[in-house]
Amino acid sequence: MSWKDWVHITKLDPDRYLDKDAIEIVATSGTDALMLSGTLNVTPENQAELYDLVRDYDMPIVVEPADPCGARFEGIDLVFVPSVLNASHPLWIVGQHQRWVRNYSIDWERVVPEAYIVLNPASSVAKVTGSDCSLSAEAVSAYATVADRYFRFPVVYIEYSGTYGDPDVVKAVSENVSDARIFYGGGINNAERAAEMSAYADTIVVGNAVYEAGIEALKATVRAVR
Ligand SMILES: CC(C)=CCC/C(C)=C/CC/C(C)=C/CC/C(C)=C/COP(=O)(O)OP(=O)(O)O
Ligand SMILES: O=P(O)(O)OC[C@@H](O)CO
Ligand SMILES: [Mg+2]
Repeated sequence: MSWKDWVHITKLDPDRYLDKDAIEIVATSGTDALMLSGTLNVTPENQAELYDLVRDYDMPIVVEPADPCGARFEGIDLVFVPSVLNASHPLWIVGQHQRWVRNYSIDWERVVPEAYIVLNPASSVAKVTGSDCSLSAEAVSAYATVADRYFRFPVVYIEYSGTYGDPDVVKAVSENVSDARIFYGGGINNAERAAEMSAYADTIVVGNAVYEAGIEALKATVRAVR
């Protein structure tokens, strides 16, 4: 199965603890892929620890780095790399990426660029990137069109990390994006929210619920999109 067929991704944060039983349930929940990703305090060590806990499951393991150092390829199926289009500094759009090219070897065949639009001002990723989160649905949709039509990003990622977003925003994006896959993440912790956002997004991403709402909540979000 290509990543373009995925409808549900579970995002595990290397900076947060999850016991082996919980990981077993997540890995066998029916989610399409495990994405190792977080904004704060991700180190090669805790990333490797989390990788070792998930590596033996028969499913795609992908990484979404917060910085060039986090772009691990060893044992990883794909590396999804954000460019935050509404960031306040070009570092988060192309600057980090230029440093990455200059300092690391990159297997481009396994790199999937993501055009991120960050919309929860309380999230770590918004604070780190200085993103302008006060965007109307039309303004968000315009960024999505730039990503899809002008830059030809394979993914447009609507990011409300830590809070449940506005379905009308994702609806507007879905009406204006033609080729890119639309990822939605943010506050999905039950079947209703999973179903609501997956009506507009091709793929939903569930993260915090794994740690805060519990494993049954995660399984409910998978059932809602299967
Ligand atoms: C160039 C390379 C290889 C990497 C840099 C890629 C860039 C520009 C990243 C900037 C955006 C960023 C920090 C992404 C990290 C992944 C992400 C969005 C994690 C979600 O944030 P959470 O950690 O869940 O937020 P909270 O901690 O508030 O829950
Ligand atoms: O943690 P939540 O709020 O589920 O968001 C998932 C993902 O979009 C975070 O980058
Ligand atoms: Mg986090």
